Amino acid sequence: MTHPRYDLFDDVAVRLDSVSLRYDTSEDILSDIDLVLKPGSFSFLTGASGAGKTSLLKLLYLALKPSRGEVSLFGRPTSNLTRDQLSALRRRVGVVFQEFRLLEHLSAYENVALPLRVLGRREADYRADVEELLAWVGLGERLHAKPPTLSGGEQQRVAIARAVVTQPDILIADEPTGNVDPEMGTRLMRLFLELNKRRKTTVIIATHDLGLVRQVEAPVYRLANRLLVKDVEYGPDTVARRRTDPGKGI
Ligand SMILES: Nc1ncnc2c1ncn2[C@@H]1O[C@H](COP(=O)(O)OP(=O)(O)OP(=O)(O)O)[C@@H](O)[C@H]1O
Repeated sequence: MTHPRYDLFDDVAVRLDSVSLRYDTSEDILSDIDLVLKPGSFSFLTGASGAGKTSLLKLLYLALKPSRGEVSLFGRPTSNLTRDQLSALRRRVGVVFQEFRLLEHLSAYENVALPLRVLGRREADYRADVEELLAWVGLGERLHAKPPTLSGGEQQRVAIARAVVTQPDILIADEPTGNVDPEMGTRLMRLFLELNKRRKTTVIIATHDLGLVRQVEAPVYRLANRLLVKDVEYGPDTVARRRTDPGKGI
């Protein structure tokens, strides 16, 4: 795999400055959020149902604009960019959704290849890469299977391959393990970690699943009462403490 395409002046992948969000005329869903994700970092986003995890992730992948504040990707403030400039930034961000969002009439191979086709790449140039990626997620034998014939875990692995086929610099996953069993959740988490380690992809994963969070030494951001806090309870400090003091489990 090649190195990510960070610009020379990028020292942050994602930056939120005093970001607030409200839908329509309602009250703020998110209020005064500051967040910095360094290139190559791996983080979790947690919070109760309705706390605003999906909304925050949508701000990060530029599907929503903040009501106040600034979202910057790769050192670039995004509020005044043109549609073309926004599209160019979005192409550097891969997204995995809880409900997979695969096209059912296309095979696993065709689903993963789709982003490359949209970019106008020729199949002869990408076929081997797509096959290699599907083998990496453990689906080398299911290239031609259509999503309805795949299990939830298999569909999510196709979705992960599709999200990373363009080699995004940031991978955003919204409850990616919500529809799979715990064993598959652990397996998917290993794929995210491997991607983060091998390609230095910046990864942020929203999840309710604290069991999964505890498996990884990574910062945990938690949304509560419209605010974002860095959670020390489940963060790497706690993991380190647990290692030295197994009696104090969380
Ligand atoms: N398009 C929308 N229009 C109006 N309100 C919305 C919209 N999308 C989300 N909301 C509201 O914003 C709040 C946060 O929703 P969001 O989906 O971001 O939370 P979440 O933490 O991801 O929840 P869950 O874990 O249940 O998926 C909720 O009160 C929700 O009803």
